[in-house]
Amino acid sequence: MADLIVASDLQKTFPNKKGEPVHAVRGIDLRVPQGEAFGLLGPNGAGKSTTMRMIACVSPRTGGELQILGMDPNLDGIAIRDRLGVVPQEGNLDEELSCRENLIVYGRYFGFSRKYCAAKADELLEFAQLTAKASARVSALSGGMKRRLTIARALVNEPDMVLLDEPTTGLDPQARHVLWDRLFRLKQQGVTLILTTHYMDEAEQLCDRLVVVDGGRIVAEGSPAQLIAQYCTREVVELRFTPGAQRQHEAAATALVERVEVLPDRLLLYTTDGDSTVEAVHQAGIPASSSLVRRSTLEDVFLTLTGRSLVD
Ligand SMILES: Nc1ncnc2c1ncn2[C@@H]1O[C@H](COP(=O)(O)OP(=O)(O)OP(=O)(O)O)[C@@H](O)[C@H]1O
Repeated sequence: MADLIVASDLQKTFPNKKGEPVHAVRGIDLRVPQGEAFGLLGPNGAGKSTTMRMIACVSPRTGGELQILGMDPNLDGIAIRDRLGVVPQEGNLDEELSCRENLIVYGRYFGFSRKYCAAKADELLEFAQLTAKASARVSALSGGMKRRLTIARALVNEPDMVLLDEPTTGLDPQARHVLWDRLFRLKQQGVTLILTTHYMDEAEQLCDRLVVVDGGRIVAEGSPAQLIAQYCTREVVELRFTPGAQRQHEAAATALVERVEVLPDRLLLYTTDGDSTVEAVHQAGIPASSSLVRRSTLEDVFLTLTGRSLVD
């Protein structure tokens, strides 16, 4: 299958206010085949949006190579953009227009006929579960509805690839699930999805494969399951303490398992068998106020790789 994105040693440097270089992206290698749901997972400031903006052909690279849909953004940005659907982090819907009008106006911008735009708008309103809101002004919609409309709008030109920059940031849990369901539907239809997120649950739900990005570099790459298997044990025991007391028990916990992470109010014990570890914790007399066993997640992968949490 053809690769829709090929990046090699991709870099982006901005000048700061004093004119000194800020290295937002420090040499990233990527290959994304057609039909994949691919994620860039990392904390704030990792360089995800900057990478996405280069892929979207709205920000030129300052180093390395980049091919999108077989073309170079520096030479063929307009042709590439015609075949992309872009869902930016900041809302850019026309608040004064209705949902349907937003879709029609966007279709007209691509040069499609009125008839095509009207039919496409109805199809996409249905996809976004907004048919009942077709005539409602955008300003009257909830955050989740606005985000679904932005995704619908990004599909007007039947793009080869849809770019989503933090699609569910700021949404409540229910709105996130509705949105995930829609994105999952797109994925099933074979649309190539590229998304950035700092939510590990989002990455696990949606991404076939992802790169973990930190400080402008890729620190790990694989499917969610591969990353967890490579960097973590199968299970984690979380022991809670009154904040500050956890440090006193780190050494005792470390004697029981192969690795322990210290968080402000918790110890995380990485283990292949959570229930036996909880038993061993009791026998060792470690006075945790509570304990729970859970499976390892991408958050644990990030913590293992960087010693920090994904979300501050
Ligand atoms: N236009 C700009 N000028 C100067 N520095 C910038 C610019 N855009 C981004 N940066 C810097 O580049 C780094 C990466 O930013 P970027 O927005 O790509 O991170 P991110 O991973 O998308 O984080 P977030 O989740 O906060 O959007 C940050 O240090 C940011 O301050």
